[in-house]
Amino acid sequence: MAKLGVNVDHVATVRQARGVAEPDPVTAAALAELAGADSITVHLREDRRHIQDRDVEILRRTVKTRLNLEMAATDEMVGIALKILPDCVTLVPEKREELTTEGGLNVFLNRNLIKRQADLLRQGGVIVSLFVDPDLEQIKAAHRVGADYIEIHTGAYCEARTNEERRGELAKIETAIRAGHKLGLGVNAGHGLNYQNVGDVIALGGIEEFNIGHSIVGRAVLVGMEQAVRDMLALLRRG
Ligand SMILES: CC(=O)[C@@H](O)[C@H](O)COP(=O)(O)O
Ligand SMILES: NCC(=O)COP(=O)(O)O
Repeated sequence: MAKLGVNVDHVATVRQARGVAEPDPVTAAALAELAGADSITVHLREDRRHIQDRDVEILRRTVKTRLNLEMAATDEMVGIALKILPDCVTLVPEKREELTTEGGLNVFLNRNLIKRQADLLRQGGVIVSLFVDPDLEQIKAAHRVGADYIEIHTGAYCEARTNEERRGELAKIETAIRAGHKLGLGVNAGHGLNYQNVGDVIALGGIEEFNIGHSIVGRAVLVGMEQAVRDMLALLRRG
């Protein structure tokens, strides 16, 4: 059965909207774990628009499952990760003006930089995952720079407007899963997944862990964090 990593970024988004102390993503992470989450993900953005350094520091001490830190491949972020030592770092592309992560890392083009950062993280005992589009050139490059995992960006599938487009994106994800396994990489997936669209990706098989945030936090606002996580876990288990 695929595992569920719960991304609590958007609990912090609500907090930052008022610049106050609540709701606390640390509490949300604890509730997600109580409901059965297999890991907790946070994205420490360079602009600190939601998750703050303080959140990551406390989560490192409180998360009982695994902490996955999403971050840009910069010297500042690698320095923070080597101080905090999350279980896993997922390197992601970042643009200041984007609403959310648009597209995967260009590992092929930035292979020297990414290899240097990945080597430093791995020497520090941190598992390294690269957030990539379902694109064979990028997956091969991820293998060449020594990544342990890829996380397949499912955004294009989630945003597909027609059934034909959706089927095409799903086929790309399936090919990417098989290519990752062939190269000996662990394969995770995430971005834009919700209670309606996750089933078809689960059905492909071969995904070790799904990282899901916005839709779970959105549902949690209405039904509570534990219920929202349990609802998503039920879909994964039905798989
Ligand atoms: C990398 C990714 O797909 C997301 O998990 C990421 O966290 C998106 O950033 P926002 O949480 O800021 O939308
Ligand atoms: N890496 C994907 C992630 O952590 C969650 O993305 P989303 O569900 O918030 O779109």
